[in-house]
Amino acid sequence: MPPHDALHAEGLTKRFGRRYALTDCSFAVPHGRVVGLVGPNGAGKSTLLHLACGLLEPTSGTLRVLGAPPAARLARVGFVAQDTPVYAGLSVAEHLRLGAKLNPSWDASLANRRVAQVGLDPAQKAGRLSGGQRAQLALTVAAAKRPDLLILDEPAAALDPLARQGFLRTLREFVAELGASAVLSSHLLGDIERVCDHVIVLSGGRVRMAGDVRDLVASSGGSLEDLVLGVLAS
Ligand SMILES: Nc1ncnc2c1ncn2[C@@H]1O[C@H](COP(=O)(O)OP(=O)(O)OP(=O)(O)O)[C@@H](O)[C@H]1O
Repeated sequence: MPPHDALHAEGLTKRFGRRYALTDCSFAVPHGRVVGLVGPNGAGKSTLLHLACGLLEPTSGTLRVLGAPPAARLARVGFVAQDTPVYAGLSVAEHLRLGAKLNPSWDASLANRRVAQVGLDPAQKAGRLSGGQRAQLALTVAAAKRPDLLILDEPAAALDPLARQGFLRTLREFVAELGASAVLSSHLLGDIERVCDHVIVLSGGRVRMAGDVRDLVASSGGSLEDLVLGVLAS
């Protein structure tokens, strides 16, 4: 297990023109955790995730991923964007073949096992999959890289409640099996409470709360949902 924090931010600020998406954010997430990133629309969640996978550069401050700048960690990070991008014209099996070609650390047996587990037809074109099936395919491709950090932007948004539960359970199993960390953004506090052991609450581009879910819940005496809603309302 890498000795570094999965994520470490100090004074992290990102500005788009005159609009601040993130302001002076500082937090640390130890490796091996499933981290929930929550906050209202426009809070800065996607911006933070895009900074973590090197798609954006900070305006000021620093963000380190597995102990290094994000650009140096691309091969060790698996990213599933909000719209779960897949290649519509390629079949499920072709996605796996492409993944194997592009990633030296590709785990074919993990990919095949997972495709069978979630009931994807290898011959089906990705453009014909449902939203939930596309999300499962995108997660499979990201996980088969055997990343040290999985970054998922609202991964369960397109899934029905039963599929969501299954998806979150397999995500936990994945993280344990890979010996990895995961960060996922979600509006669904119940999902976060079920699957995450660490939470970061953003609002207006600032960190309002961050820490271990069990500690936070124990010290507040209520549910995580009550706690987060209280923080966001204050
Ligand atoms: N490329 C961009 N150019 C200009 N402003 C941007 C850009 N990306 C994000 N923003 C602004 O930064 C702020 C944070 O956006 P971000 O997408 O990170 O929020 P979010 O928490 O992911 O929101 P949601 O829950 O709605 O997906 C918003 O005010 C948004 O308008």
